Amino acid sequence: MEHTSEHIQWHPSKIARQDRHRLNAHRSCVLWLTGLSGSGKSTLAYETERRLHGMKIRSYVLDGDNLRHGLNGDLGFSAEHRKENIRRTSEVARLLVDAGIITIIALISPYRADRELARSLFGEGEFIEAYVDCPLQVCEQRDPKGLYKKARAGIIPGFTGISAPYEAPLHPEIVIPSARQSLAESVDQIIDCLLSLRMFPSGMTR
Ligand SMILES: Nc1ncnc2c1ncn2[C@@H]1O[C@H](COP(=O)(O)OS(=O)(=O)O)[C@@H](OP(=O)(O)O)[C@H]1O
Ligand SMILES: Nc1ncnc2c1ncn2[C@@H]1O[C@H](COP(=O)(O)OP(=O)(O)O)[C@@H](O)[C@H]1O
Repeated sequence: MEHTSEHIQWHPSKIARQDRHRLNAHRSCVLWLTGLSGSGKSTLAYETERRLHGMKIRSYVLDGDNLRHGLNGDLGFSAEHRKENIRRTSEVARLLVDAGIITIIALISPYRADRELARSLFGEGEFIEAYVDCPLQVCEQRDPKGLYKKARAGIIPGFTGISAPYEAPLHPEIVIPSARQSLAESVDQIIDCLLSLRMFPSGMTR
């Protein structure tokens, strides 16, 4: 991306990432939930945030729908706008991770290349891609917002899974089969993954 001015400098903080982690008693990372509309990203994101809060772990959800009310309110659903949506969101996530927060993203993020670009902003082990793997048929049956119905009727053009592509991750850190396990099981799976990556000590109770 072009800078608007060449005359800008980076001001380093006097607080190191490790100092923030020590204060929090846990590390920070991005948990990137990708999947079809209705696969369960938002439901999982907010339940994981609730569970982590109960464990005294600082986390925050960046949800696609919510961000599109403000920061990304000027964007639509063309491939270019989705790319920009993901770019902005991953830059915000970078700030939150730097602040020491476990940042949970819930975005369809249908293109592999866009997710890889997001990953490239983070250090080794800091970007956890979680594929919320739910068959289109189940998403369509759930249709929590009635959008599939509208997409099938041609009222919403370029709808992911119907008239726009979804590229499933090839090597995600976690696959969450949300049609085959309960919400609680999925959250356990995420917390086990964060534990295995030593994001927080195993002594922190659930
Ligand atoms: N054309 C089209 N395709 C897909 N989704 C659509 C579309 N139009 C509106 N919506 C609603 O917008 C939500 C997806 O926003 P995201 O920011 O997650 O999308 S993306 O990552 O930029 O692809 C998505 O929310 P979720 O159902 O929570 O995924 C829909 O509610
Ligand atoms: N095991 C499950 N995990 C997550 N969501 C589930 C599950 N079973 C049923 N659901 C339902 O599926 C819907 C998923 O919607 P939502 O979380 O908005 O998905 P997305 O954010 O991916 O569009 C919700 O109505 C939720 O209650």
